Amino acid sequence: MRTARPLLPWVVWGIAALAYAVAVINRSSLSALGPAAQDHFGIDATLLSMFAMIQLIVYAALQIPVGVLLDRFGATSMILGGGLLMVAGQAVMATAPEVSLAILARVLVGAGDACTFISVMRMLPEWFALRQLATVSQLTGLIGQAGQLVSVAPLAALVGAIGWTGGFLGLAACGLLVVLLSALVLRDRPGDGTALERVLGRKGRLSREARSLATPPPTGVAEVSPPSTEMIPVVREPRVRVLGFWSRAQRLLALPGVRLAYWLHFTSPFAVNVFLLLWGTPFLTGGVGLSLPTAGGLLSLTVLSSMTAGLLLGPLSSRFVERRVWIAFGIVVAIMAVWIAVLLWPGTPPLWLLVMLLVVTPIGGPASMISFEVARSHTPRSFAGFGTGLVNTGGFTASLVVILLIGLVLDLQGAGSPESYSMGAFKVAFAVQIPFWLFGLTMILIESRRTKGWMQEHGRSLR
Ligand SMILES: NCCCC[C@H](N)C(=O)NCC(=O)O
Repeated sequence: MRTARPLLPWVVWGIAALAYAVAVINRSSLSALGPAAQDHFGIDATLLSMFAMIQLIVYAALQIPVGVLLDRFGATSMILGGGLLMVAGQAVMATAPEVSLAILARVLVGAGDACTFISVMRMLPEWFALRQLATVSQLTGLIGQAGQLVSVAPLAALVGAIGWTGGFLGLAACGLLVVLLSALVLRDRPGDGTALERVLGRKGRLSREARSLATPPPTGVAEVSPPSTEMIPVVREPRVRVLGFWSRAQRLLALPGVRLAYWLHFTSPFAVNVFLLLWGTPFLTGGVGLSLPTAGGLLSLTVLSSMTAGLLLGPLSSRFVERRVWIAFGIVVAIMAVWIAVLLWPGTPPLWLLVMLLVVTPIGGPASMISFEVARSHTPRSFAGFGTGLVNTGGFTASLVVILLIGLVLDLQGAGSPESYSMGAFKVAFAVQIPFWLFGLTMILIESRRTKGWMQEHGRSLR
């Protein structure tokens, strides 16, 4: 037998990560185009922020259904379906003559985006060895982050140069290109065909001989063919009962390790999401009093910090598997501590403290990737998509609720518009994060104790 190519897992991962980066570009495509969108559709800021909210709600609401479909149809189909939904969404956005169609466009983009990340995460353990998974997951997150950078300046420049319709059609075309690449390259697992091969009904040699990096290389010893089974009576395999949605959910939630992963994801990324998705710039400009360019410069620190942390956390969490929950726990405590220092500082916090805030808060993003490692260790394989989707709802629902609460608390103080923003009002509003951290950290403590007990009871150890 020919030696299978060890490069294929990396090629598959590269295209899957590219598909995720495109999803992030689509997700954040309006982040630098707010004024252009307002101009194009003639809408106010409230309606503009509805675009982001609707997309986030669709994303979070679809995580569990997408997870269920993922277990049924596999990662490649979901990545392709998600990619096509986003292409359709951006094409509608490019040509929509009115705002209701633009909202439909954001729903399509949110739905496509929802299909991508968890499918990529589901594919990784099929191609990589356990010890590589934490690092490859963090690298995937990092590539997604690079997508966020593309969606800011280059997309704004493209739309500036060729106009709204051309810019968004260009984005749709890039998406379509990545869908085609995915159809040619992605395979759910070694031995499976690409989407194209499945349509043609013929599997190429590369697919047939593909091997995961978890499989030891062939020893060179002549392989002996298995004994003939002709004379062995065929014993019918016991029928595997197809579980309904609620039974699957109950089975999953009965596992304390899955609940632990959920609370880790709930607690770690919301502060950075809230800051980057909506309230960071208003806080830095309307609260601290910085100019827009200075606020932008400070915000770019968040990308740098998150990327560095991602590079460090991957190897660290796979080296210290037993301690990975505590690494994430410590990061959340550090984020909460810096925020409390900012909130308690009399008046406007000094620059050094703001820099600390913008360096420490984004580490919650890579820390949240640890929750997917924890989920992987505790979720039965046939539930892996469901489990990943469930865990991924944690951070996004917390982010949504905190974004809304901050707006509400600002409004209640009569400081809900740029003219009335003040540092005092922002401090009170951002304090709504504290109960979320405290609740999440408490749940992590409870579920990690239960997980430990469960593992002892079942004689399991972490892999
Ligand atoms: N390097 C930061 C990665 C953050 C990952 C984030 N918490 C997450 O869960 N992302 C899901 C997604 O769809 O982007």
